[in-house]
Amino acid sequence: MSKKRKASEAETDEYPTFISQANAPEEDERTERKKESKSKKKRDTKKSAKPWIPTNYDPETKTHTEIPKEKPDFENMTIYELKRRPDGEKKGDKFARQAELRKRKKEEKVKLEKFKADVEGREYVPTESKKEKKKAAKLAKKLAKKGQPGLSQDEKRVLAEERKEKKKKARKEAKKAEKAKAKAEAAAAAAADGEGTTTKVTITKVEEIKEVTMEDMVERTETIKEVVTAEPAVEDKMDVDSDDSDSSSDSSDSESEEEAKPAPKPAKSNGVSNGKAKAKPQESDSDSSDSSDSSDSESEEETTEVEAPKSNGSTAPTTANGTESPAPADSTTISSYMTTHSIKITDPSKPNSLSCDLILNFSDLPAVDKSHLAPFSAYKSPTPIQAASWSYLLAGKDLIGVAETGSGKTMAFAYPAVQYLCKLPKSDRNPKKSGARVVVVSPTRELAMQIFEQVEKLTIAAGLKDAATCIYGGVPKDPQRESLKKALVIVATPGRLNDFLEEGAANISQAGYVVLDEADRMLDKGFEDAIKTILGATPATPKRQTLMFTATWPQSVRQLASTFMTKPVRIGINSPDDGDLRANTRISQSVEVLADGRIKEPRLLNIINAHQRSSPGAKNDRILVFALYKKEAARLENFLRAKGIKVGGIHGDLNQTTRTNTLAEFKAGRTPVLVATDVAARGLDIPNVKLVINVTFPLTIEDYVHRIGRTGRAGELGKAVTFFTDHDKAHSGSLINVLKAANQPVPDDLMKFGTTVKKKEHASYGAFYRDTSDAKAATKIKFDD
Ligand SMILES: Nc1ncnc2c1ncn2[C@@H]1O[C@H](COP(=O)(O)OP(=O)(O)OP(=O)(O)O)[C@@H](O)[C@H]1O
Repeated sequence: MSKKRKASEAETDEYPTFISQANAPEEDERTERKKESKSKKKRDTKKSAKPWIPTNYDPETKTHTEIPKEKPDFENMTIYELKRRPDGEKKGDKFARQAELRKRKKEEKVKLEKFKADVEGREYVPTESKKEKKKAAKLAKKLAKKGQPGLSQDEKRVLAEERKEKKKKARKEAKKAEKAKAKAEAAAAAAADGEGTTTKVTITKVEEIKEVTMEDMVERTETIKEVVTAEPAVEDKMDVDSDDSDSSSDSSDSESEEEAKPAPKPAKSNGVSNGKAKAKPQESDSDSSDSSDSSDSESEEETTEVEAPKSNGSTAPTTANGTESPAPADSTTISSYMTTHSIKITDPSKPNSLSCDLILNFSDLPAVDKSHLAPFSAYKSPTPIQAASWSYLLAGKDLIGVAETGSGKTMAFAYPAVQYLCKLPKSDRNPKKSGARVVVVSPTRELAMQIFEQVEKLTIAAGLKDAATCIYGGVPKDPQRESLKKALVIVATPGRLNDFLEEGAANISQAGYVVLDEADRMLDKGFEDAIKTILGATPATPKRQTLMFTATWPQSVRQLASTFMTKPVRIGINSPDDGDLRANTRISQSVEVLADGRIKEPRLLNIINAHQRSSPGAKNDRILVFALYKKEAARLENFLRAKGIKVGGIHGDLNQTTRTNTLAEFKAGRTPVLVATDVAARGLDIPNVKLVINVTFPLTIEDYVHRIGRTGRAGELGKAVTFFTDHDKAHSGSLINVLKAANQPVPDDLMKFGTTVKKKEHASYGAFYRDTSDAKAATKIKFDD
């Protein structure tokens, strides 16, 4: 019986249940027991097992050494980077990241409060945190209950310390105020001794700010200076990788702009420039001869040009430790400023006015509240493009701003954007009701993130917390969708923004301030449709203020640009009207004509090694290497790494997290060499890029100017080396022109390719497309390995 039973039990394990139904209860029990013992075993082995630790195995010594875990470097991350939760983040890292974020936010808040106090001329008193308030209230309660004599030793000590601290602070503040007063008096006396006789314009001037960063807030003194307003003397085809159209996917108007635009009030101009210095040009030009710009709708209208004689003057930002003198004050200085910086302003809506408005000092910059100027505390004075464009933008005008790479265009459009928001009635600042009010579009994800960071500094200073969001492809949509619900400012790449518009998650129907950064790229055929859709979702011009900023403004996009704008003011800084290109003159450019493309790699290594050995500190200089194709970039990166160079790479084949992290490593200087495609050509502002190497020439000469513009930024000097081969001969003419215009040497070998300027356009990709059909078969250079 027992044997029989056993057999039937064994069957039950292997045969379907209906066979063993008679033994069901026992079988249940048995299976249950088995299961239990199995899971117990599992638990036990789990408990005893050591966690797996990644190791390196050395075959010689036959030992394993633990690979040290790489901790994210939170200290070197920006607030924006800290806010983003990386995929698969460990709990410990999350806490550390959040702690760092809290710390940074607190620091920013303190800085802002200090700055506000400084501007308002009052003593800075730190606002108590909730915890501190609670503690103080508790102490006060205790005091009230017991009375002073009943205080414990600890409480007495705390009180004494607080008193001491307060006294110390008061003494410091008094000293500071005294110093500032003395400075102001000295400056006023100097001004009275100096200039002239007539008193017409009052200019408030920010005292020199030495090496000030966001950490050290401004020591600011106002000096009233009286000046004479004398009449001035002059007064992806294949794997070509360029940008991120990301995911799937008006009209010319003669109406008077003043009537239609809900323009924020311009600064008062009572002869006294409450923030603006006026210069009268000697000559005015009712310009119908501006044929070069015939595409602009206003070309036939009477326009006013304020132009200064051409010069090679630097239009670089003047940094706190920069070499340029403080901002000019009187009208003579203004006109010489315009001359020095080759500023040309064309305002078609003011045919009878010969004056132009420049904002030469931050203290002159109209602001809803002076504390909104906090982000400028790091700078000494506005850059020429900022000085020239702010008054027009604050007055609600459409504007095309063309200024060299690295000259501060972002702040030129971002500051008026935030002021525009601040001037809206509160009821209109409700994203749930009226959607976003400001839209900034950029061609690449990294550039969008960078612009967002600048915009966020301004919105935080203006007390508009979480008002801005950054929308770009390659990352999950959900968090972005969520952020759109409370966004007043959207900084975006076109593809992802269009996706959100399609699904109704983004509302820009009342966005009255729209910026196309890198406008020529945005208007080129590759992006044209996406931009039309985006602009079509905003209010029609002239209800919409439309801005276009770039360093290169080819004729090919001007006609299209004019259809999106109403009588735009055109500001060119050292930029010729005929569309000729000007590269940043602080970059020394050299072109190496290579007979054989196969020597590009060894030559590249040579140049990098030579640079890194050129001085003790040069090892850590950032070097940016440009390739045209994604695979080429990956190949160069692997080649350099194999040769012992610390190198990273960014191109369209990499996922966004890798791209973002690699760029952060490069920015922080931990990876001094970066190989990139044209996704990094435009707009990226990376400090201390000392050398740019173009291994393969870009698709367009404009891209060349943008690529080399990653160095020599914000007043710094830079160097660019470009390899030029037979494949690039179509660009020889335009390259020669760019070199000549920047007073750079033109190698004889380059001249041999000819000086004719050829411009090819592709039906789908426009000027930013490379037609390789006439190129030799890829027998020498093979990118697809
Ligand atoms: N007034 C100023 N004084 C000094 N530096 C400034 C000033 N305004 C902006 N900058 C700095 O200049 C650098 C370049 O600015 P930004 O990136 O806006 O240049 P850009 O003209 O947009 O360049 P690109 O054409 O390459 O996009 C940034 O590091 C920015 O912080």
